[in-house]
Amino acid sequence: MFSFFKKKTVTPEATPPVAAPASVPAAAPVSPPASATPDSSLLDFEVETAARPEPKQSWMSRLKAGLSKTSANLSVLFVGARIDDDLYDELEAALLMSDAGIDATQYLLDALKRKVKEDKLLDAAAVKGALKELLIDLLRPLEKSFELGRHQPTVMMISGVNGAGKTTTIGKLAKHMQAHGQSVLLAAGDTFRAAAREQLMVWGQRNNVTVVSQESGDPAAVSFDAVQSGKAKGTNVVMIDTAGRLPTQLHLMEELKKIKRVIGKGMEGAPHETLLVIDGNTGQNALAQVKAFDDALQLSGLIITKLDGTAKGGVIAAIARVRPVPVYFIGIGEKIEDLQPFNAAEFVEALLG
Ligand SMILES: Nc1nc2c(ncn2[C@@H]2O[C@H](COP(=O)(O)OP(=O)(O)OP(=O)(O)O)[C@@H](O)[C@H]2O)c(=O)[nH]1
Repeated sequence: MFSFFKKKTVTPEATPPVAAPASVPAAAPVSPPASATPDSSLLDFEVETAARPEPKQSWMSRLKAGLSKTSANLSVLFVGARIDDDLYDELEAALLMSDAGIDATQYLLDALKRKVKEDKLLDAAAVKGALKELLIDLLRPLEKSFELGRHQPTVMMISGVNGAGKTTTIGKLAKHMQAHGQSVLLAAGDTFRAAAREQLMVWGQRNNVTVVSQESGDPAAVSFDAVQSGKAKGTNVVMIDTAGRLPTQLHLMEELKKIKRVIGKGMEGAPHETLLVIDGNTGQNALAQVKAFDDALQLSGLIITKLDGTAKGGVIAAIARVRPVPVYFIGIGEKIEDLQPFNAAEFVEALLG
């Protein structure tokens, strides 16, 4: 069976009536204005593929193709190679070039040398196999199934720097969730960019997803109202989009903390998922983002996008060593089926297979 999400039986939430903070103005679900540009392409992926399970092989070949830039330097190393210092030097360089970082690179090299000695490995194919095992062991703790149905609604807050792929990813997830029978409500928490809001509304109308929006003002208020609306309507999932920001913009990081606190006032225990979307293309910078957003928000998971366009996919090893926040999904393209759950064995197979 195609497993994108794990489903749990709904446990009724203890939901004492919570009054909106005085500073939070009300926002209503907004229908797109008649003049909203219908040709918006931001979230214009192939919707109908959401409900169609992709054969496993097809995903593996797409994953391989997607990761080819990262795997290029790694997989060639072992072809007809002798097991000597040159091989280890080349491996070190390849791992560093993939943005695995010094810590993970050193860890993998030390562990590999030990294994080669202990297991008396003599040929390059066996050493490559040993590296695969070590890498899977390193990345496996990042695997985590995304659970739906534990809360009513499941509230997700999504953050990240500008252009990381937040809105696109939210659109893809919404379609996947609908395909799994979940009703979805979106909060357009990006109150800075009118265009972003409008595009989300147009997309929501086209795809039968309610979008809670507000023309100006407080993103915390929009988020609060979305949670209230989700509770009132019995929606399964509420996804809260936030405006892109850099971790160095301290006032905007404070704003994110406030949004999270206000979501918690709207529903006890929410947000149930505090997610960071990172652009895999940014390598070590993405690691810095994970640290900063995790410090501010205590992340529950990551979504790594754009692994298809990068030679820096090794950053996931750096994350595993330095700040092991679970990776729920990885993105290897712009189509809806290009966002899939992260699986360590599949990922390593695509890199070194
Ligand atoms: N190649 C590739 N492109 C992607 C992927 N995910 C998202 N994109 C593209 O990245 C671009 C930025 O995505 P957005 O969803 O607008 O990013 P955002 O984080 O919402 O941006 P802001 O609203 O500016 O904060 C879009 O052109 C997406 O199509 C992916 O996995 N692979």
